Amino acid sequence: MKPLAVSMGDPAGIGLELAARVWAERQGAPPFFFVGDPDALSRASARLGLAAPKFHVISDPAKLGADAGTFNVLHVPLAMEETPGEPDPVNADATIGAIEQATAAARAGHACGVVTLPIAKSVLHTADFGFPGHTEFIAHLTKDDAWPQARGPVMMLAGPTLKVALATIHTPLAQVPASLTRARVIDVGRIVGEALRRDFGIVAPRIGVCGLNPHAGEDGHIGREEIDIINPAIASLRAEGWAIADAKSADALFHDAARATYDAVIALYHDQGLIPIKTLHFWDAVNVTLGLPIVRTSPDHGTGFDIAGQGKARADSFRAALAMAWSMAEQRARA
Ligand SMILES: NC(=O)c1ccc[n+]([C@@H]2O[C@H](COP(=O)([O-])OP(=O)(O)OC[C@H]3O[C@@H](n4cnc5c(N)ncnc54)[C@H](O)[C@@H]3O)[C@@H](O)[C@H]2O)c1
Ligand SMILES: N[C@H](C(=O)O)[C@H](O)COP(=O)(O)O
Repeated sequence: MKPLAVSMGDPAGIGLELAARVWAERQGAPPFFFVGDPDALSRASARLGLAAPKFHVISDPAKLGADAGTFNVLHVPLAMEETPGEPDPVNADATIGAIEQATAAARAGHACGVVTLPIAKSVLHTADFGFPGHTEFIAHLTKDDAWPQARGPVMMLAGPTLKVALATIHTPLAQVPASLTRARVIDVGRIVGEALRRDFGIVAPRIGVCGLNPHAGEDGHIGREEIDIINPAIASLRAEGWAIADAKSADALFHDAARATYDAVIALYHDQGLIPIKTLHFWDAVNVTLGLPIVRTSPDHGTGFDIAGQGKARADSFRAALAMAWSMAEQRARA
């Protein structure tokens, strides 16, 4: 298989040092190349006290070098030298360009998938980045590519004992109930079920769903979304053959015994799903985009500006993101 493409992320965050560290300690990691600025990567290596990597810098992903001791870099230069912990919108175009070029490399078959290092959305918004995050941006970049299954994007965070998918992603809390239509819940259920089969090799996936209201609405006494929208959508999914249970109280769906009843659970809004997974698996969960024609994963954490450049950032989640993207690409190659 071709290597993975790793996009640089915000150069003021911890992404550069994660790439530098994992390259230096790459034994056991899947092959990957970097999409970004090689000088920034050298500076990150130096800050960690690591030897400067030997680079093969290219502007065409078809020209990746084959020497395992050389770090391939698809060149996306920064506009200005980074200052760890101090993001600057002047580098936003390079941050966005790295995501575009990594995605283009995967679409063209030069990479088996994309692993994105973290971006700060607020910084990119100042540069007119019109997307809530990578998830929607990469879906946009791949929207014209053939995809025979239900098309995402759906955000999933996947850890060793929990996979949680989101029915709404970066939606302001006040807008969540109106965003939860039957059609949306049905789409998300299909995308999650197909991804569990295709990308995770689970032949007969079992899916759980969180209620929106306390106690999943208590039979309509404290909210009717479960009765009017969520459970009818779930019934439609069951009629299609999916093993998906009616919405249950979200507060009781994440303990050990509850997690044993499903392969993935659909949470209805960002923090409902991300609080439990980041509590259980902050160090080793992976953010994965479901329903895309290309494989895309990311560490579960953000830019870590408060610790950037200090050598404190743990690389476990980035390593897990590389491993998961590689495994998904293998699954797709076998299909
Ligand atoms: N995949 C992504 O691109 C992604 C994911 C989440 C958040 N973000 C962005 O990151 C920015 C900061 O978000 P935040 O502060 O909520 O979350 P964060 O994950 O950056 O930081 C939360 C806390 O965890 C610590 N931390 C994060 N990663 C770590 C690591 N690898 N090792 C050790 N400690 C680590 C940080 O130092 C901080 O104290 C936001 O702009 C957000 O949009 C991006
Ligand atoms: N919601 C994610 C999280 O909190 O971990 C994160 O913001 C990443 O979003 P994108 O992968 O869409 O950039």
